[in-house]
Amino acid sequence: MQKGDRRMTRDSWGIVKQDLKLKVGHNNFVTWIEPLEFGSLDDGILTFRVPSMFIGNWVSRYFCDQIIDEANARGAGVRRLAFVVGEPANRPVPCNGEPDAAPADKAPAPARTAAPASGMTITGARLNENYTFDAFVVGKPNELAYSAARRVAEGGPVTFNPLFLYGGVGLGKTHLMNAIAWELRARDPGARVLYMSAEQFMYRFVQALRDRQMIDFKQIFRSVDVLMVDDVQFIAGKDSTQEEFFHTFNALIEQGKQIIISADTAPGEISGLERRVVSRLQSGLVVDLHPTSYELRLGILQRKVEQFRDQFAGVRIGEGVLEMVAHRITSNVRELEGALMRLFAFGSLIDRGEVDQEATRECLSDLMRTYDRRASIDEIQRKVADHYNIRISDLVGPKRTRIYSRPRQVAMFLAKEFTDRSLPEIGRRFGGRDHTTILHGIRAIAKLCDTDSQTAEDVDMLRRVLRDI
Ligand SMILES: Nc1ncnc2c1ncn2[C@@H]1O[C@H](COP(=O)(O)OP(=O)(O)OP(=O)(O)O)[C@@H](O)[C@H]1O
Repeated sequence: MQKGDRRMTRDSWGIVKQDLKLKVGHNNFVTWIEPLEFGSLDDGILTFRVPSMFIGNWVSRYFCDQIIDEANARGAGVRRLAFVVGEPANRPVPCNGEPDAAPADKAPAPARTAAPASGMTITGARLNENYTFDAFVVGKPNELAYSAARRVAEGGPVTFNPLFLYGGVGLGKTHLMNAIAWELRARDPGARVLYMSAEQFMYRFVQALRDRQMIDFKQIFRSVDVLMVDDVQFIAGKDSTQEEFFHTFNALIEQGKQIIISADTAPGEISGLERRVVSRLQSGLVVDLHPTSYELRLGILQRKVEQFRDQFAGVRIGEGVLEMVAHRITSNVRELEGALMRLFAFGSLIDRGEVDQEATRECLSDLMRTYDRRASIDEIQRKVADHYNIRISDLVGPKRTRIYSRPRQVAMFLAKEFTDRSLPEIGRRFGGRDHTTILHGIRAIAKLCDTDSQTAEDVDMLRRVLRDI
């Protein structure tokens, strides 16, 4: 078969098979690839006859990508694989190119398969190969979540069950979940690790109900070693899915199997979640990813620059640019990555290849403009007082109890961030306080943002409110 020749025959499959032998190793080849009998290649669907559904399921989970890649390297134009047992007329089992997505069940014993006799299989979400522990930059705001994730990824006796990770958008929950799954699979290739979003859980559940396969569904979920469900807030308000999730959850906990859950808020704050589910979710270790600090953002940018360098050879990021981006783009890591990618793309289009601060301002003007939006000190004081439910007169007044002094410091901190006012000017607007008091307040909040999740969340929320003014 020549490159560009979008056909495949029994013979050309023979050539691809030899390529695969080198890729998958002798044992895997003999057990899984050798039994595949070429059927047809139609409209990008490569169909094989397999001796049993078990082999079809197995190959579709663990070798699908490799087969597609090798076939396409020889120009076959394959989009997906299908398997039929015995005669080609049988119903094909589709493969969606998700071998990595499956429960990491590598042991061929029937008792360990996630496909019951009916042939029902459940594949999880595809893991992202970039989301590893090595690629995760650790700083104060995420160190607790990172340590807990690492501990769970070591496997062994289950200590925190479930591990519940929560945090705002784009702060690394999915990254950490994927990193745990990779690590568990590397340590124990026989472990059945099922990672999926809550949305996929619901989808599978509804499908099983519709196809009258609930027994299989239950059996599959109860036979995994580690269940990871991302964005669990999705099932809030979906009563029967919650019910099923609750039973799955209990069954696994009873068997001492590890469960890892993520959500955008703490269990108790997810509205529409049944009380008993909330209490189950709270029964293990609940850790949050705090909004990023300047240091963490800078660390992440430095790490990502190294990654982008290979992709954009010749582009240089000028002095002070990363610091500027880390200062100005504070929302989340996803946005930070997007900004950096834009700078590299920009650099690759200009002759000298160096992206300096001026070019950065130009290139990221829209992202920075949102941040540049100025709020007045009055507006800041009003929003902060509202947020903490205190009077403005108390916010700027002399009372020193914590319920007033903390909001006051938060307001000072935001006044420094959102306005061009000098410290003495801010001091005057806060009941005539000295500039050293203002500086002390600003520093106290900067520090608390790194160590106290409540303050970090308050500041983050107020920032969003003030940007929207
Ligand atoms: N500490 C970190 N170090 C390196 N990269 C990070 C870090 N935190 C987040 N990222 C990156 O930021 C991006 C967004 O992270 P991720 O998808 O894990 O966020 P999330 O919390 O799951 O968000 P969502 O709530 O939107 O699902 C990913 O590309 C991830 O690799």
